[in-house]
Amino acid sequence: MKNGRLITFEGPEGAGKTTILKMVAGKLREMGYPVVETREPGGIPIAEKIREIILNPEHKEMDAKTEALLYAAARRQHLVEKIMPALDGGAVVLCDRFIDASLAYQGYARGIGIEAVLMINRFAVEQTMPDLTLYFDVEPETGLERIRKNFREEVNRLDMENLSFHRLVREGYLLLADTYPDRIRKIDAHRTVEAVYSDALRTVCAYLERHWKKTGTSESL
Ligand SMILES: Nc1ncnc2c1ncn2[C@@H]1O[C@H](COP(=O)(O)OP(=O)(O)OP(=O)(O)O)[C@@H](O)[C@H]1O
Ligand SMILES: Cc1cn([C@H]2C[C@H](O)[C@@H](COP(=O)(O)O)O2)c(=O)[nH]c1=O
Repeated sequence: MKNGRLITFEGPEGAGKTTILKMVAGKLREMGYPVVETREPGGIPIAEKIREIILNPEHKEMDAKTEALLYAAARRQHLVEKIMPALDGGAVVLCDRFIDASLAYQGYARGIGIEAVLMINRFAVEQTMPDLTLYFDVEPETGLERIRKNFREEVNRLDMENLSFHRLVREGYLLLADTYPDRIRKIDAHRTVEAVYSDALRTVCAYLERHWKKTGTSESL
């Protein structure tokens, strides 16, 4: 029986998800919430290995459906090994990307179809959907420029896609935000880190005040 809450951070490349997730995690811990931080693809050894395969820039020949299935496989293992136990223990799980990334990138931008990608992901996650999703909206030009300027170590196979692919990713996310307005909250990520963080924290805190019951402890996680 799930006691915790799954909060996902989504957006195009360089939107600032990872930066803001870490800041929100730190603040929630200060406030006494038991927080688990994780990411996709990855979060546990098997999924990190799948990540290396998917994102390797040399794997140019990877088929779009293979890509979608690998993301779903990594997600399944991550869910069973890390997310579900943390939720059962009462944690607030903050996950850097989850199912909506597959719907936006593989379903919409790659053109497999959101419904088809949703179907394979339903098999992977069963009933576990995010309780709340923060969508950090940024124009791809701005996001990609941030990554370029800050010399990020990993430049992965998807970062290297052309601008029209990244425009489609954003379009896909915006479509999802319109389709699931109760779950997905859109945050304007063109602004300063401080302004984006303030909106994100307010949204998460308002949600937890209404939907989180203190049943777990950090020690039990
Ligand atoms: N609001 C912001 N304004 C300017 N720079 C930012 C902002 N937010 C993050 N950055 C910087 O942009 C870069 C990308 O940020 P971050 O890694 O948090 O984004 P991300 O959404 O997780 O990217 P990706 O998913 O592509 O890895 C970092 O160098 C970060 O310091
Ligand atoms: C979970 C997930 C991710 N992606 C893409 C999005 C990014 O290009 C990479 C992940 O790396 P980052 O460090 O978060 O930038 O993978 C995807 O296409 N589909 C997914 O389900």
